[in-house]
Amino acid sequence: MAVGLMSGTSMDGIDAALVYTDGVRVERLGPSLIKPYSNAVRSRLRDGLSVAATSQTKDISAPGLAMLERELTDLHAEAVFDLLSVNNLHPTQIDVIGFHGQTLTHRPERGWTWQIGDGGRLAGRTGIPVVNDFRTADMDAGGQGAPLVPLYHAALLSRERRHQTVAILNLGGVANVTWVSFAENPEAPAIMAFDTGPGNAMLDDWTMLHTGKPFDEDGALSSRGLTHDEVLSGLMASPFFDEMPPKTLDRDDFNIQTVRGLSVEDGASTLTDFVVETIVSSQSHFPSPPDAWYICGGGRLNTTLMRRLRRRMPVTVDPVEVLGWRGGALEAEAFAFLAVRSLRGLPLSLPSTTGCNAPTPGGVYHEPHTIR
Ligand SMILES: Nc1ncnc2c1ncn2[C@@H]1O[C@H](COP(=O)(O)OP(=O)(O)OP(=O)(O)O)[C@@H](O)[C@H]1O
Ligand SMILES: CC(=O)N[C@H]1[C@@H]2OC[C@@H](O2)[C@@H](O)[C@@H]1O[C@H](C)C(=O)O
Repeated sequence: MAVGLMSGTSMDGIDAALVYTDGVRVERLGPSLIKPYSNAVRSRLRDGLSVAATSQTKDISAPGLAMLERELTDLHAEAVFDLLSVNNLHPTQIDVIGFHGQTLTHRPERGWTWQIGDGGRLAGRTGIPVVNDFRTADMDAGGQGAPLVPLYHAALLSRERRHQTVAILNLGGVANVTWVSFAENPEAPAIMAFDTGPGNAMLDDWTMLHTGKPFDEDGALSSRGLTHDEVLSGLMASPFFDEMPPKTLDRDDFNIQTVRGLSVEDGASTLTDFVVETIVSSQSHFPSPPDAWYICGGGRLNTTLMRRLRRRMPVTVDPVEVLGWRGGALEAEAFAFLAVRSLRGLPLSLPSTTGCNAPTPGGVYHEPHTIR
């Protein structure tokens, strides 16, 4: 049994999930929870991103970062304790924790990606072995270091087989898609993946700036606005969208300066349509069109975004819940699965998911140094 812990680019909190898996098949999903960050923690994480943005290397001695990493790690330990105690579980029942940490900055073009989170400290505090630093080995093998959830998506779909070809879209702070096709070989599906563009991050930043709320709840703000087509076209003119995959983004690669001057509602509407159009445009990179789209991540709860996306897509678009999956816990589940794969030396990424030069194992193991 493995626990996965994810602190995503939205910085809304820690997702924790239990998964029964051998790293190949997903036997069963255990309970999950979300431990939301306070506004103060969120703002310290934001500061951490700003400090890291000016850094040339992973320099944990940069102002405030060591303290932030300790605080973040201890909050993750609390999330583990909460998950275990609510479900009457003992740490000795858990084989491993997959600890993603918080991405401070992601610079694939410079060959580095930086997630903070002290694996040794988390292992010590929980008494459970920890795997962290999932992305470095992939980058060392020439990959983008992301996205890493595709092999988990494929494992879940292998239990499902509702369609021959499927697109799973994660609408987080950044959006990423996994295209999986069983058409050629039902036993070994073809997989490709990439970041499609910014997800909710710009809309979150815009909403926070103008309303003080962390996100556009249910897409209410966007639904009242009008989209400015010239601003949208300007945003879509970024060369990122024509680039061939594999390709990934940093949370702050796009920013809200582009919609400055629009009313709050029109800005929100334009940013929502930007997300929609980036997803529409992502289809041109698929080897063949999917039979259906399934959406996970917090953006699936934005009804305006989902409605507009459905209008623009030639096939069905549904939240992953219709498959019986948990759209809010999927990334945490994925890092539980990947931690088990890491223990077994199995690849976490493929040339077609990250651009690595061969299927690449990864992750760094930390012993708890306590008798279990
Ligand atoms: N009820 C809702 N209405 C609209 N948007 C929502 C709602 N609930 C969550 N969201 C959006 O989902 C975001 C959180 O999504 P999620 O937790 O999947 O992102 P993440 O995991 O942090 O990001 P990433 O996948 O990029 O690492 C929020 O910041 C918000 O934009
Ligand atoms: C560097 C980094 O943290 N990337 C995240 C981010 O959030 C979504 C998208 O960009 C994806 O590429 C990745 O996360 C998921 C968990 C992944 O690796 O699959």
